[in-house]
Amino acid sequence: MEAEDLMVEVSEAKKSFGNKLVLDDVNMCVQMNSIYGLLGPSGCGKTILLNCLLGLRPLDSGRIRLAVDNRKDVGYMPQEIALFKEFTIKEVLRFYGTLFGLSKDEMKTRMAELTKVLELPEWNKRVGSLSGGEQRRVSFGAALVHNPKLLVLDEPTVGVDPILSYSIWQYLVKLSSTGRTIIITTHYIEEARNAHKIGLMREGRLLCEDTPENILIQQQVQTLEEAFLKLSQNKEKIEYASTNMNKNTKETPPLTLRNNEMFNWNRVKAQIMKNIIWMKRNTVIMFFLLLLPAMQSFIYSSSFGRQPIKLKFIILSDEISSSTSDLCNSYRHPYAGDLNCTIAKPFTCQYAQILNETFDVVYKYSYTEAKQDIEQNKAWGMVYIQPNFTEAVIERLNLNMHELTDETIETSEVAITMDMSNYIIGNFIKQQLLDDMKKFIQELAASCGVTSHHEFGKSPLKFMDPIFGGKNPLFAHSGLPGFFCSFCFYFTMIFTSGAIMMEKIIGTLERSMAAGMTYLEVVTAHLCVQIVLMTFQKIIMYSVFYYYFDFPMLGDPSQIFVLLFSIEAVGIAYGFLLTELFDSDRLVSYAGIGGTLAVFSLGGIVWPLQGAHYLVRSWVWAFPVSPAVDSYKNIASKGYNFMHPTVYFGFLSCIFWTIGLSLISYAIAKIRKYHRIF
Ligand SMILES: Nc1ncnc2c1ncn2[C@@H]1O[C@H](COP(=O)(O)OP(=O)(O)OP(=O)(O)O)[C@@H](O)[C@H]1O
Repeated sequence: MEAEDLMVEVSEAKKSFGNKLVLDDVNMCVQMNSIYGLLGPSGCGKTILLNCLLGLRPLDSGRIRLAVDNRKDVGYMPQEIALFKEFTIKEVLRFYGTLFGLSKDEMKTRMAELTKVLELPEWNKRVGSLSGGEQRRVSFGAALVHNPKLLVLDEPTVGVDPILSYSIWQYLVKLSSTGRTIIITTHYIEEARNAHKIGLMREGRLLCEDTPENILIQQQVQTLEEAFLKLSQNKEKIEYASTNMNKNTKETPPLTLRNNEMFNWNRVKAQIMKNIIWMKRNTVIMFFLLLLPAMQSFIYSSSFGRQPIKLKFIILSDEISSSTSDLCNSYRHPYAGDLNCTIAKPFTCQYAQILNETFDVVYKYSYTEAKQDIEQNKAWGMVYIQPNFTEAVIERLNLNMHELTDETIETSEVAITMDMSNYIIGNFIKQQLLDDMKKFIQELAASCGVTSHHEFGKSPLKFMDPIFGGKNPLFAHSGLPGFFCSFCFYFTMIFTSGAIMMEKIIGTLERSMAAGMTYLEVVTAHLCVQIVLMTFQKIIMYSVFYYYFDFPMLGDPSQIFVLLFSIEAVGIAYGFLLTELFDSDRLVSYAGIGGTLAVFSLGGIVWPLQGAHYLVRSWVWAFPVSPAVDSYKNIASKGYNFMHPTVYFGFLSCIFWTIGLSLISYAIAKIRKYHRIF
């Protein structure tokens, strides 16, 4: 047989997954304008062999030669339906038509032809609403739409009724007579009698390759089923047949499938069109994608980093007792001692009143009871006031420090016992108690006609107006850059990896790749859609934070927008990397969440990085997103611009990480030889 007559020639092909040999020295010849039936039981290696033919997987060794070298000349129908269920029949055929560069008129004609031949249902029906057999016919139509020279069909008759199966075979016979070559796999062995040549496979080996008639004669049986059984039991003869099969073929250089162009706008257009249709059909998901940022911004702005209010706090005062529980209301009278203070005594009441402005003050009259309340989570702490507190305080106001006895000083002190299990609340209460005591002393001093600079309440510290920020900054303000940046990273990462994994899992990505789509085109189409989505999301979030909740913004908002886009680029690159690294969407999710948590923790939202371990502190500049969070903080709260090193370093870091992660993805893709990018 001359090599020029062959459409496909496989020589000594080997392929294994780990220790498992799935193609074992396969030799195969497919003549031009013929039907080649590749038969064998489930798991014998048929699909892997077809994938290798199409360049979707590499062989470990051996050679594959094709008489066509352009992907446009090949039509591939994978075993699984590999179509978006939300698409109509017309949209599916139009997608593949656009991908192969058909003009509108060509597409119309082909679609009409295929509808007739394959008895396709009405064009506006969605794939998901069709029966299994109908879906398979649409899938078949998608492989045929560009009228390819070589048609590779992986089990097109699975789940198809015998009548339709018969008509599909009739159509294949007609195609082969009009200059088309067909390779078809099936494990319904008998249906392949219509093929010009049959290859019988078992456990990765091609047991024999001949016309159906010759196989029946050689094996002296009536059916191909029987021939297959006989061949399977007779391994020695088979090995001889297999290794000698192609020894007459002339040596010609191997040909691999390629695209005419590395980057084709038609294919990008088809992919964008597909993404848009998917988004239109999944309005709930799209609504969620836009609603979620709005919700997150509202939740953050209204609940995160604000001062805790009305925390329960106990006053245990031995100046008053349970039997005189409303002492503060009924028995209070101005102190009429030496100082003529106008504040009523006992001073417990005045102090409690000040505390009550920020805390929810509860009176208790026994230490055990108060302690129990704290232990049972009913209060965050207690202040204990001694029996002669008021007198001791008056004495402290009256006398100078050196004239006071230790007993007076001790009696005028307020003892505090707290639940410090919550770091933030504990420290907030501490600060609040200090402020309240200061206020109490100032009011007391004023009421008693003593200067507010009296030794009793004097602090050696004086806080001047801050250079940046207010005197009482909100944690919500300083946490926002970390939150916003982490959200942008997370959202783009999850959207990117989700979109690619969905295509990978249902098989549409592999199908598009087999049809000539390059990874670069997939990325470009994805970016076009994602940029629009990202812009909307950012506008929503920015409006909530800075217009509705009025967060401080001293710098240029446009620089913040560009910065967030840079962070999103890192998120996208990370998302793509995950889809290259893992084949399981669960692993992608785990790695995605892990990455986001790292970004979140190192973004200074939960805790400033100035408090981190020195190894983290000294390397934080090299982590993704963290320098960008710093840039954001400096733009928003200090009004710095792009020329400031702390600002432009954030941008540079994002550019570096985007390029770095993309190169790693590219390298992995090359190593796995799964996708061809350029
Ligand atoms: N990615 C993979 N990793 C490991 N093993 C694999 C992988 N893909 C396929 N295999 C194994 O290779 C063998 C051949 O698989 P293949 O899909 O080619 O079978 P098949 O003949 O097409 O079967 P079926 O008719 O059921 O589709 C199977 O044993 C399968 O488990």
